[in-house]
Amino acid sequence: MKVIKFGGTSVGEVHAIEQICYILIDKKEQEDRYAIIVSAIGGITDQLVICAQYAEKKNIKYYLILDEIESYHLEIIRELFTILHKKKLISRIIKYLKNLEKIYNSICKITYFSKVSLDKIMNFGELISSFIISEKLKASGFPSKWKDSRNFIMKKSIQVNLDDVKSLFINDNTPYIILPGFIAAKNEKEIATLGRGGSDFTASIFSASIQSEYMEIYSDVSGIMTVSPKIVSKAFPVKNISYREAIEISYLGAEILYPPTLLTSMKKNIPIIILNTFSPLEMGTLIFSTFKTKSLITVITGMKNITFLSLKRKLGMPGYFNQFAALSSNDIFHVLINQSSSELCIENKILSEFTNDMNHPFSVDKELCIISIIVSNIKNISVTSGYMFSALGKESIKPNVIGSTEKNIYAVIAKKYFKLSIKFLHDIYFDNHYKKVHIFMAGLGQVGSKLIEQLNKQKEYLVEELHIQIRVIGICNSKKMFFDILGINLNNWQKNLKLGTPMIIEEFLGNLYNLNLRNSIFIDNTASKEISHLYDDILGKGIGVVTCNKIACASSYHEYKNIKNLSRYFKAPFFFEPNVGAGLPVINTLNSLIESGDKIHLIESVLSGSFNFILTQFGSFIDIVRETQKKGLTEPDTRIDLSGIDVIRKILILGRECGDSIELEDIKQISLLTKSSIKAFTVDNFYQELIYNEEFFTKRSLVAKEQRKRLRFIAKYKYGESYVGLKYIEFQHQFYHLESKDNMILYTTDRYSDLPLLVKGAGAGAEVTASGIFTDIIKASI
Ligand SMILES: Nc1ncnc2c1ncn2[C@@H]1O[C@H](COP(=O)(O)OP(=O)(O)O)[C@@H](O)[C@H]1O
Ligand SMILES: N[C@@H](CC(=O)OP(=O)(O)O)C(=O)O
Repeated sequence: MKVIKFGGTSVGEVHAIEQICYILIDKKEQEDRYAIIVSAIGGITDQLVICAQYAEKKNIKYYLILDEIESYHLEIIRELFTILHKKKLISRIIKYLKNLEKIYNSICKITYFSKVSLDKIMNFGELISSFIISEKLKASGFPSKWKDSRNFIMKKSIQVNLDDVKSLFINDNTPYIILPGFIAAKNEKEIATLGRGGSDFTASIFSASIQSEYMEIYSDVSGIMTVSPKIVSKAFPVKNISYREAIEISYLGAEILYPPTLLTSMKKNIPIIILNTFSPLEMGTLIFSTFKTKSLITVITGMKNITFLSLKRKLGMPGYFNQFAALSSNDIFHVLINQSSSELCIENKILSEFTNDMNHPFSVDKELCIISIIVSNIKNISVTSGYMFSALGKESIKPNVIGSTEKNIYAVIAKKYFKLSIKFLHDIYFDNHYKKVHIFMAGLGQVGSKLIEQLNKQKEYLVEELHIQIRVIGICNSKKMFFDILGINLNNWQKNLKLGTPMIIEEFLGNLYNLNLRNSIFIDNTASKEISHLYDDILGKGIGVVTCNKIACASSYHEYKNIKNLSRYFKAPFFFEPNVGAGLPVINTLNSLIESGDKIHLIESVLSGSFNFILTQFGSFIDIVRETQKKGLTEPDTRIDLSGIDVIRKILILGRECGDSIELEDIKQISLLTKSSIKAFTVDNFYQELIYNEEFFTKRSLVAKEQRKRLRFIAKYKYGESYVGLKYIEFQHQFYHLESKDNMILYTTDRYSDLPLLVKGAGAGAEVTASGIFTDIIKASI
């Protein structure tokens, strides 16, 4: 036995009713029994209420509305049925409408309508529509029968006796039973309704009492959407959600489901499927117990037509919370109670019913609305609320009340911002038109600053041409760190960094992990050993790493391999192009050669831009070194360049990229400096020690000049024969002509055997190093 509900949006037009038949024909083959719950034609219940309000005021408009209601239904009947069927049906509908008219006339006479007469009036919508559908099914050959829900659903307070419902299915085995939703009986004489939108509740009562396999709810949307499609046309259906999330969604404004429906189905563990009458083959949304989801949030929702009541304390009166009893006695669901300031949000539709029963003074604000975000996992609450409130802040929207439960985060804001804030939040969380890449950057020295400058300059191009939106979420240097979950303003990041908190790398990474933003990349612009040791942890969390820091790739082969494996295993990009040749495509070229099946025999290179700069200058050695550092061409610690270790690391990395499990010790080195200068404790000491190297350089420069050669610091990789060191280069060699801070790399391979493949260009400097990182960021983002 299955329960299917068709909402008001599915019964409003001839085409929609034909669509219902089409959906049910498809189920005919399944030889099952169906309870089909039908709502009133969309908008009719509202019309019936408005009509009563006019009648109460003796406004004859009620006649006009009644006329409209009548002609709307009759028109549908005329179009749907043959003459034979029409007669019987029209006389039944006219009978209903005559009774309805009588009630309105008496309201008009006594200028008052009670809740009891309102319930009576509202009953007509579902009575008429369900009867029309039932007759249409019969006429289309379905073995169907109309039954009156009021005989089965006894509404004593809000509780419903499920045994009454069971009796229907025990005593009748017609395959298709059509029932009006929303309506019920209080007792043998009095009728009732189940609350606005209550047809869903009818369906869940039926499915719970017979423990149906599942319940299908048909509406005019293809499931529960990420946001109301009336507000954001780009909304899309959520595949599955838990009952708990659906409860929050329905309480907080998405009219797609009536809240008590979900509680009833949840208690009996009955799956609910939300489907589209007009596109029934779409998957829709499955609501069930729990689902594992990766997304941070499920749905964004909001309520515009709410009233914000502030209850004032009255001395000598018991607490104001007992006033809320007036809510339950009126079947009213409050949306939000803010305990500290005794504020309460309820829907406008039900305001008068509630306030009539209040004996506490209160003030009313109708210029507010609620927006909320439904969160799939309680762990995401703090992250998402930070996100949401800074998003509102960015649009200068100040919430009056903010809060969260274990499943949602809400804000009460000025009504005029309703659509804007919902659209804005949806854009942030769900708009995947372009890929959002989230950057967490360590190191804001010369390279870091240049990188930010480049990212800022290129951001529009990236969005327009590559559909990538890069947001820098976190930045840090050795002293401070700063985060902006919506993206740091790259025009004044320095100011923001000053306002940041003291840098603690664990906290920096903690934020990176907890924010759990899709496509996060950690950028290391430092030369820090400590930070390079964190890559395995970061990659192990599936987060990409882009780095110009050579330490990780140049430490033990085991560490290098481990990082590479983690990157592959967790599908987290790990790129380090600037490790060799700054912005030059050195590693990229090498990788492309290998990937395309070429075999590398020899790499000859000049890999130190700083060294090359030093060797191409004239004058005092120390002065040249100082100038080179000032120009930003050396590592922050000059010893690393001049000891040769920087070049050794680079050629080591190239060797490893060739697939060789090479270690630092395997590379022969011809040391340049005296041991004491290499061992100098501080950079200042190092400069003092350099005085003893002055002679070493002058001598070699003179020899080179005499022999018409040039001094170059060479790095060579050949399996088993790798070295770095100073060499005298002849005029014929390409290295001879290398100027200033340029690098040159020659690849001799199977394919490039006579003439090596050459990569040449500026291999040092903040600008080009930053551009190398930039290229890697793009590579990691695509
Ligand atoms: N998050 C949401 N997902 C789906 N529909 C939503 C959402 N928020 C609002 N809606 C609106 O709910 C409407 C369906 O609810 P309702 O009008 O009560 O349907 P029915 O009359 O079929 O019961 C849809 O037309 C849609 O515009
Ligand atoms: N017709 C009722 C009950 C209902 O559930 O309607 P719908 O299924 O169209 O939300 C109402 O408008 O409140």
